[in-house]
Amino acid sequence: MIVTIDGVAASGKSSVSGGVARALGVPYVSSGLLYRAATGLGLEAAVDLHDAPALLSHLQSHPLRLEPLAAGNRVWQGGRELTGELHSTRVDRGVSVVAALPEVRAWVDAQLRALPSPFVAEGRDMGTNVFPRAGAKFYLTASPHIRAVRRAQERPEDVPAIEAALVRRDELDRVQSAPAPDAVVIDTGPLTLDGVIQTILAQLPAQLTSA
Ligand SMILES: Nc1ncnc2c1ncn2[C@@H]1O[C@H](COP(=O)(O)OP(=O)(O)OP(=O)(O)O)[C@@H](O)[C@H]1O
Ligand SMILES: Nc1ccn([C@H]2C[C@H](O)[C@@H](COP(=O)(O)O)O2)c(=O)n1
Repeated sequence: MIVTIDGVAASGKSSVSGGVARALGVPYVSSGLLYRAATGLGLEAAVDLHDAPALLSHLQSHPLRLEPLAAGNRVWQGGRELTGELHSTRVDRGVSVVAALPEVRAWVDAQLRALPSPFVAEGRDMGTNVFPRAGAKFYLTASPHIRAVRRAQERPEDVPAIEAALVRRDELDRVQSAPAPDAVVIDTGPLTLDGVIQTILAQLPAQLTSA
């Protein structure tokens, strides 16, 4: 069984997915981490991020491995862990360019669909494109200001700069970020992290929570 949790940037997808996955005793899968890792590798090798054939060829010669754990996803290139480098402002700036390339999207989708279920999958198009037959689908939102205030706890930048970057990334990612028609949309603004997790757990089909 697959549960999808999509949403806009910094809406809480990873934190919420981790909490839901731990409660269910399954891993969660961060699709955004694969897009971030592709971007990080491309930047490191000075590949033009708009050049899909060059980027794909680099990814094929430097294969990435996503390790989907409930405690937090990790991504590896051979024996080197890339995870810690991927939530930087530099990667944030490039990742929407990479995520807009259909060839890279197909590459990510194939890796995700090859993973053994059950799991919680988070991203932008988990419920629409990658796992349209998922057992339960959720979509997280919150105002740009609230998301920026939350993110400012993790990064040295100030709230207005973070908010402007989030709004820009929302716009760049808009095409693949529409909620699935059958997703439950949750405004996380008024809720605590645990409140969001409990809201989702309460709406899961009984066969998922009793497994
Ligand atoms: N409901 C909430 N209440 C308070 N803080 C929250 C809530 N949800 C998430 N957060 C905090 O907001 C920040 C962003 O959350 P998280 O990284 O999980 O979002 P994300 O959607 O996965 O981000 P990104 O799109 O950049 O990968 C984290 O610091 C997280 O702890
Ligand atoms: N399924 C997905 C997951 C992610 N992306 C893009 C959009 C984001 O800007 C970027 C990083 O994701 P995040 O860490 O913010 O979840 O990757 C996408 O297009 N589709």
